[in-house]
Amino acid sequence: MLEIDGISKRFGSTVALDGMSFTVRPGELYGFVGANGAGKTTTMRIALGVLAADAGEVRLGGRALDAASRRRIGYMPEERGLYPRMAVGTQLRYLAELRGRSAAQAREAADRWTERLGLTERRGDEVQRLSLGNQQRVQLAAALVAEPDVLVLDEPFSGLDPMAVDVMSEVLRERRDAGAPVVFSSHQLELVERLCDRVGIVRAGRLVAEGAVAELRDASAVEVLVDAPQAPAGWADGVPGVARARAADGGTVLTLADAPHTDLEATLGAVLDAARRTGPVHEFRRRRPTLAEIYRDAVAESQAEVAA
Ligand SMILES: Nc1ncnc2c1ncn2[C@@H]1O[C@H](COP(=O)(O)OP(=O)(O)OP(=O)(O)O)[C@@H](O)[C@H]1O
Repeated sequence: MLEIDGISKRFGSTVALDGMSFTVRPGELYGFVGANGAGKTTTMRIALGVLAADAGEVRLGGRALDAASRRRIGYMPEERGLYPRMAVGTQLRYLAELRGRSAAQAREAADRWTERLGLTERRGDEVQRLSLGNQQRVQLAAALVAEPDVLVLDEPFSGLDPMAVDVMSEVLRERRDAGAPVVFSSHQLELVERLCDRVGIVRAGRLVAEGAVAELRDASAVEVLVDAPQAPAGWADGVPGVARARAADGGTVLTLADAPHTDLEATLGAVLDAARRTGPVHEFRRRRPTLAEIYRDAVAESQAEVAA
């Protein structure tokens, strides 16, 4: 398991990380999400030893990372780190050998991954002659070619076409199913929601929410979608237990006030009665927030805490 424990990092007066902590378990796909500048890349660079932390520790399998254990991590850097003039196959073999594989192992892995990632025809091409999406596939192959025990991928999905997104997703799931801890950052929250076992939401260099998407949903306020086409604006104002109302999803989405669960039935009943008084009700159901909505709430909440 990969443990990021209390990492802090400053660049001059900029606090990039402020006690960043999370754990990626074996066989877990972990999504790392946060705004531009929240600290995702810095965390990953520190995990890989590209940067030194000011405080905190990164552990793999319970032990502080060192040069040998770092070689067990397959890393896909955000800035992409390929040699532009080297041929794809040569480059992958070279990177595998650099990380301790024999020449035969390196050749076998380079062939296998290029085939898997749809790059067989490109093995002899210089990296700089490939399209950006294909360069990204090579970058993923580079992270995988030394058979790493852990994968750390910085925005692996950015700029990929839908087919490449599918291939990338499949490969990450496979590594997870083979027991590897896999962590990746992304701004594509629908993808993160679909793929990840757990998600960590970062703001200003620290984690502000974490859990399985289902857990984060359960922890967020209850929402109800009501489609009552004849209801005038403000129809739900004053219904006890309703905190907010907004137009969305073809109806009114009501956010219920935090309340003990025993009150939930009563509140739902009051909302339905109020909706019925306006005319026909076409839809009335509990609505699950998307990860994007959970993310916005978590970030807004932590901002409000800082301001308070
Ligand atoms: N080498 C550096 N020198 C100075 N400041 C840096 C350096 N690297 C990162 N920072 C600062 O640290 C903070 C965190 O940046 P980081 O790149 O980790 O964010 P990020 O979450 O990966 O953002 P993005 O989603 O835009 O990739 C930012 O304020 C950034 O400007």
